[in-house]
Amino acid sequence: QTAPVPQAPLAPLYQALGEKPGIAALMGDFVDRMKANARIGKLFDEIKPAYLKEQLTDQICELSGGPCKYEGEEMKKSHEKLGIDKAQFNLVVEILQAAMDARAIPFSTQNQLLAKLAPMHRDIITVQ
Ligand code: HEM
Repeated sequence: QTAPVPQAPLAPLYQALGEKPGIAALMGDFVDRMKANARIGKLFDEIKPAYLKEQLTDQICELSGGPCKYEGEEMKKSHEKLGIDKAQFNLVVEILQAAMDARAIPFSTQNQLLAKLAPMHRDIITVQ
């Protein structure tokens, strides 16, 4: 008789987001919504949606305490040529909120994720 192998507890935020499958579904919808948006959609014409969805899934999985490792480009490098301003950043936050609402993710969970993303604005917004 072998003893059960102890498992490290999963992070609450990662679990609340539905773990890797929930995050992948959320990021899939999020990218589709950004591409479909009249104000920012064109910016995404050059990047393969499947690649972006995969990078975002790994990034949010890792950021929320899940067992993933983000291996995409640094935020500064991947956004600096896009000339993103504060209004565009806020619009992306609103689109993410709408995607989370659509999946009935509780507000407390939404706020925890947004709080982790907020500091990234320093690397993403390059136009005042
Ligand atoms: C906290 C907010 C954001 C996060 C976490 C984020 C995350 C990412 C990630 C992980 C990538 C892929 C990097 C790679 O190529 O490996 C990416 C690319 C991209 N992001 Fe963001 N992003 C954010 C905000 C924004 C905003 C506000 C915009 C525009 C309004 C934007 C537009 C883009 C575009 C167009 C690309 C593809 C660039 C290319 O063609 O290579 N992002 N982002």
